[in-house]
Amino acid sequence: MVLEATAVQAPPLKSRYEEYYNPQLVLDHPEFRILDSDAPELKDKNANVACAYNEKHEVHLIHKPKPKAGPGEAIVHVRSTGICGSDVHFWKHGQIGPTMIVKDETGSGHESAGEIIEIGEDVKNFKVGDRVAIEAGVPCGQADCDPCRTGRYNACQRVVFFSTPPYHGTLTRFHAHPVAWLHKIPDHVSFEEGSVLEPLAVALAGLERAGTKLGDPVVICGAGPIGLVTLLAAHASGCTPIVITDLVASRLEFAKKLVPTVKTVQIQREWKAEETAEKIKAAAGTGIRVALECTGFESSIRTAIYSLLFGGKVFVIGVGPTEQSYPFGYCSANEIDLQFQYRYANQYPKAIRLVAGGLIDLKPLVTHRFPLEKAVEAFHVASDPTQGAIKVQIQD
Ligand SMILES: NC(=O)c1ccc[n+]([C@@H]2O[C@H](COP(=O)([O-])OP(=O)(O)OC[C@H]3O[C@@H](n4cnc5c(N)ncnc54)[C@H](O)[C@@H]3O)[C@@H](O)[C@H]2O)c1
Ligand SMILES: OC[C@H](O)C(O)[C@@H](O)CO
Ligand SMILES: [Zn+2]
Ligand SMILES: [Zn+2]
Repeated sequence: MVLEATAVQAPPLKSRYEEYYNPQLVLDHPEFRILDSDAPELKDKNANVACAYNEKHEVHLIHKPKPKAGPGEAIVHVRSTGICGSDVHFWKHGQIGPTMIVKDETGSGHESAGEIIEIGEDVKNFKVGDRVAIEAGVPCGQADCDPCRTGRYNACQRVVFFSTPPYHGTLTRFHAHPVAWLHKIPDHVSFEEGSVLEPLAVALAGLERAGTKLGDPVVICGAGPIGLVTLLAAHASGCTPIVITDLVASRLEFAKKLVPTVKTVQIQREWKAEETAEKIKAAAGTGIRVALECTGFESSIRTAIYSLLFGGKVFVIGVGPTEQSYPFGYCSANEIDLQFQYRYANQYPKAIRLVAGGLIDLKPLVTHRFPLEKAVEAFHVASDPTQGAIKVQIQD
């Protein structure tokens, strides 16, 4: 089985996606409906049921037109989708940053895997029945786009990132996707694992760019889904010792079950950053070379800075408030590097090899499963901290 992504051709133009994925066009489509819990479409396995949120902070099931495969595309029957913190954020707060604003009905979901049920013209390397993970960001691939030309396609300004407004998501029964951005998964990797490849891609992009090496002492700040996949990846890549922090004891217990050798520090809000850093260093038994920051909060980034050895690095995967302040004098006197991650590029083939090869086990991260018809319930569980969910999945 070939696990590398196929050669990337310029994908169809953005307008191609607006036909099915622009919320306003979907809303105006004669087949669009918001579905009640007893809607007949919920019993019809051929109906394109999806889950969407709107600017009134409602989340509900909708019926969308079923897409047809265009040239270079496949229709994927989406079998497993994980709910990401950003899905919950778009639902509850309607916006991420200045440009990603929920209007009308916006379909959710970008952590998906499924089975190809139809292929379009000019598709050579994929066939009906192939099991695939969906890379949700489709960059433009055009010659005038520097990020696309230089392989840093996560910076493409024309990207169609499914589930980020104005595009509908992959939490839908049938999804049309360019095959250049589908990745075959072997039979022994489940659809569920295929969908968790997406947050794993975030962590792998972080580790690659952070330049962690075998035997590096690291701290992971935050034991949410992103911190936990980062933990799995850091452990698999030979970082040691590894410390993980969180405010919540149950998240640290979860981390300990995943990687029993990890050291944990439960942070108290009243601790100063320098004080917390001392506890991290004590748990590690050494200063830290790389802090993998997975919360985005200033207090955590400040703590990460103070935990480092001379020449160490804070690598910020977390997304936080727009303006933050850091101890310049300390960073300057200690040659601290500060680096950031925006989504990922070129990580899916590697993620699939790591999971297929048994180096990273994503299965324990899935704590809750719901059928597509119960997607709204799934969103409520994912957004309620008392439920103890790590990865909530919607399966079909
Ligand atoms: N860079 C990217 O491309 C990218 C992609 C996906 C997610 N993210 C970001 O990664 C971050 C983590 O995502 P997630 O889904 O795991 O979120 P999450 O909210 O589920 O997890 C964050 C965890 O951090 C803990 N936390 C909060 N403040 C803390 C502190 N001061 N010290 C230690 N722990 C603290 C919380 O208790 C929680 O368990 C988010 O900011 C998210 O937006 C970034
Ligand atoms: O996993 C990818 C992230 O969730 C996205 O970048 C999202 O936060 C905004 O589009
Ligand atoms: Zn996400
Ligand atoms: Zn581009």
